[in-house]
Amino acid sequence: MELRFDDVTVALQGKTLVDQLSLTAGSGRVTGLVGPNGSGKSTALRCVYGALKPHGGAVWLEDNALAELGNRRAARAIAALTQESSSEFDFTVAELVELGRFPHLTGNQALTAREKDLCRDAMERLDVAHLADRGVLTLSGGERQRVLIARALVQEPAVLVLDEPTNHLDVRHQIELLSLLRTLGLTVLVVLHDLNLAAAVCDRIGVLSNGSLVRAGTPAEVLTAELVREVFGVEVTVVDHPLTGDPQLLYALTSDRRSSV
Ligand SMILES: Nc1ncnc2c1ncn2[C@@H]1O[C@H](COP(=O)(O)OP(=O)(O)OP(=O)(O)O)[C@@H](O)[C@H]1O
Repeated sequence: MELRFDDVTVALQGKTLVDQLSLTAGSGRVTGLVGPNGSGKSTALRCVYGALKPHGGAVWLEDNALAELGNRRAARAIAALTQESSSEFDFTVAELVELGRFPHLTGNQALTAREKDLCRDAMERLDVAHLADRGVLTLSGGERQRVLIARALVQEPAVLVLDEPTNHLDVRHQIELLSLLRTLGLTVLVVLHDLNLAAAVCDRIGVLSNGSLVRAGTPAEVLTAELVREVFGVEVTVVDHPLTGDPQLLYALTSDRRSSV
């Protein structure tokens, strides 16, 4: 399913946080949202998973404006891993993952055998099956993050939005997670700070600055030295990855100790 921001504006306390954003996350594609701190990335995502209503414009899921879809249909179609996603209750990992089925259940309906298999598969894919009986409050940050992604997958959404999903993950789990995102066949909208990971995983990238979209396109079209200088204020050298051809950014520290000794 295609997800589309159509002229979306969010203003809070007299400040425009997202300004006339128009951006499409193609069906079955991975679309990245990058930009400096405070540029409006999380605010834009909040309009997708229903935590915020745009003050202007609309978010569309195919031909349906999200605002008119109804909470239940939206909750079935869209799964979110957000900066607020967590659990204050000490569910076990297996219980928390099973909660991903909640939008599909009516009343106290028990999970079917298929749904239990789905939960087991998701835990295995995210490398948390061995933690099934652990309390989620006892997990490390990276383990908890992977459990929350498993919970999002068992929801069987059409659209998956993720805000900084690689936070807390070691490099192996970062690569595994982003590789997984590419195989799901879902419409994925992901906020990433690491521009090299964004270049590797995204089909298209939108760049936000001060709430406005400054460029959208393929990683090669977007991640140029000029854009990174203009938007992030950082000098980079852009090279092609020798194996994949993806653009990769090489950074140098502004004061390199080694050159001054
Ligand atoms: N409820 C709110 N009321 C007022 N200002 C807010 C509110 N929520 C966010 N902001 C401000 O809106 C701006 C955009 O915030 P947002 O969290 O969307 O940025 P971001 O690009 O996701 O940043 P980061 O990379 O730091 O996570 C920031 O200046 C933030 O302080």
